[in-house]
Amino acid sequence: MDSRISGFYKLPVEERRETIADLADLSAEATEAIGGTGLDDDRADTVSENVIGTLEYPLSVATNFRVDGEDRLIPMAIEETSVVAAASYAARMARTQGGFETEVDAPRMIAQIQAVDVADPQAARMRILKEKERLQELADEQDPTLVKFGGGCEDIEVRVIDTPTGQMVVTHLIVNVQDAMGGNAVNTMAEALAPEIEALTGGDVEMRILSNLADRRLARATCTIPPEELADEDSEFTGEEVRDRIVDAWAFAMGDPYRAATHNKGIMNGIDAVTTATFNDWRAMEAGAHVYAARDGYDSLTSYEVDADGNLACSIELPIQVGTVGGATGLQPVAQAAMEILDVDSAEEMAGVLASVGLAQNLAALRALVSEGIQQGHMSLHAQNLAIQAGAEGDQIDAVASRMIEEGDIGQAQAEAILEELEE
Ligand SMILES: CC(C)(COP(=O)([O-])OP(=O)([O-])OC[C@H]1O[C@@H](n2cnc3c(N)ncnc32)[C@H](O)[C@@H]1OP(=O)([O-])[O-])[C@@H](O)C(=O)NCCC(=O)NCCSC(=O)C[C@@](C)(O)CC(=O)[O-]
Ligand SMILES: NC(=O)C1=CN([C@@H]2O[C@H](COP(=O)(O)OP(=O)(O)OC[C@H]3O[C@@H](n4cnc5c(N)ncnc54)[C@H](OP(=O)(O)O)[C@@H]3O)[C@@H](O)[C@H]2O)C=CC1
Repeated sequence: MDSRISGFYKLPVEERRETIADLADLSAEATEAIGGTGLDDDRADTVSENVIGTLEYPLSVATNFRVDGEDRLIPMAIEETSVVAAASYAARMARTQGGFETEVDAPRMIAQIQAVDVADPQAARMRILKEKERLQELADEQDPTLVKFGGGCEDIEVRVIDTPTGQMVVTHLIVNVQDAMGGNAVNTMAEALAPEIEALTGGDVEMRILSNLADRRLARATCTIPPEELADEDSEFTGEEVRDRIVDAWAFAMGDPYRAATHNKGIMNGIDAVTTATFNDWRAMEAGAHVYAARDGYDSLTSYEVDADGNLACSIELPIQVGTVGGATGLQPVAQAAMEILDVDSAEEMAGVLASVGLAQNLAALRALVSEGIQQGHMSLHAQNLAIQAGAEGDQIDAVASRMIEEGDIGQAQAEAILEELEE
């Protein structure tokens, strides 16, 4: 399968759908689901509460991705223009040097059991650690399926922490959750172990819940971009200048949390879009990514440097907590189709792809920001939306959008003014 589909975006929607169905060898159900309406009322009513309908997102596919030597089509669901285009652009740059290389930790989640009012916290800690093996066995008994697939509770750690209401003994279950995101699986284990922890500490167990700081489940991706890929003949800057300016952009995010928040938001544009398309829990991903970025003072999740050959060496590291089984992933037919497009064999493989998408997204945004600026690409693609919001219909949409792009003045007021003129 070749994910390099030049000009994919110029095809009509129907033709794009057929191309992807063909390339990804989609099942008849998946193809039908993508062209259909997604969740029906009955299914939606089991996914959430007080349901009154469903909300549609566009389902897009980013092209040009090669990850660990394999071409990939990336399903993305997002309401923001230019994100999918940008990911495809960066993936095109990266594939000139073989694409993205990834390295992913085993899928280990942490569940926390909080004990308060413990008389001697350090002694209680030692008592829990002495019983570690028995506690691990008890945890594993809660999820024989997970154990059967090679997962289960692999370790127990105990921390004594200082808090505004006094010291607490916090037990961490380190659980290999295999292909699951793991939220439900580890929470069940934590709840089952609570009475044991209460007995061992002599305190009160209050909270039993997973931690979204999934720092035992990190994914890393790297890529290398030759300077000539970073600027075309119309660019005001040479490739070397763009490369160096990208390194300065990264340094800005390392030195300033105001910038780092936006820099990392750009990374999550891509990761959240894939997480949403596959009906995974994007709030967990967001929480984990930002707290990981804050571990030594909030800064960038990516890094950039110039390598010995003068190329831009790009990398990312962040926790990825997604599943290919469990949670809500199997409930939404379009999300299942998205999983078929993604075509990953495990949650680990999916984590590597997500890290690559995050890196691509950041690289594309930084390239645009340090050269022509973000508005040219982003606002040109947003122009049609503005035209529609101004009331344009049919042919008027393109007419209003192209006038705004031509005149370099893209905004709601301008769209309304052009439409008024056209209607006179
Ligand atoms: C938008 C582009 C890609 C245009 O860039 P361009 O120079 O017009 O692109 P091109 O015509 O040279 O095409 C290059 C490739 O880009 C893709 N491409 C090109 N156009 C399309 C399209 N319409 N639809 C789908 N794919 C498109 C496509 O893969 C194409 O290859 P081809 O198919 O031609 O062989 C560029 O300007 C860009 O990368 N801009 C960055 C946009 C961005 O990052 N948006 C995110 C939203 S802004 C934000 O929320 C985050 C931010 C920016 O604040 C984060 C931060 O501050 O760090
Ligand atoms: N803070 C947070 O992020 C929280 C998140 N959540 C939610 O948790 C949900 C995810 O929980 P999760 O535990 O993944 O979901 P599930 O419990 O739905 O799925 C996990 C289960 O699937 C079964 N399973 C079958 N095949 C495999 C396999 N190959 N690898 C692993 N497990 C397999 C296992 O056992 P079995 O068949 O016995 O079930 C496992 O326990 C998400 O919906 C998330 O929103 C919940 C609470 C808090």
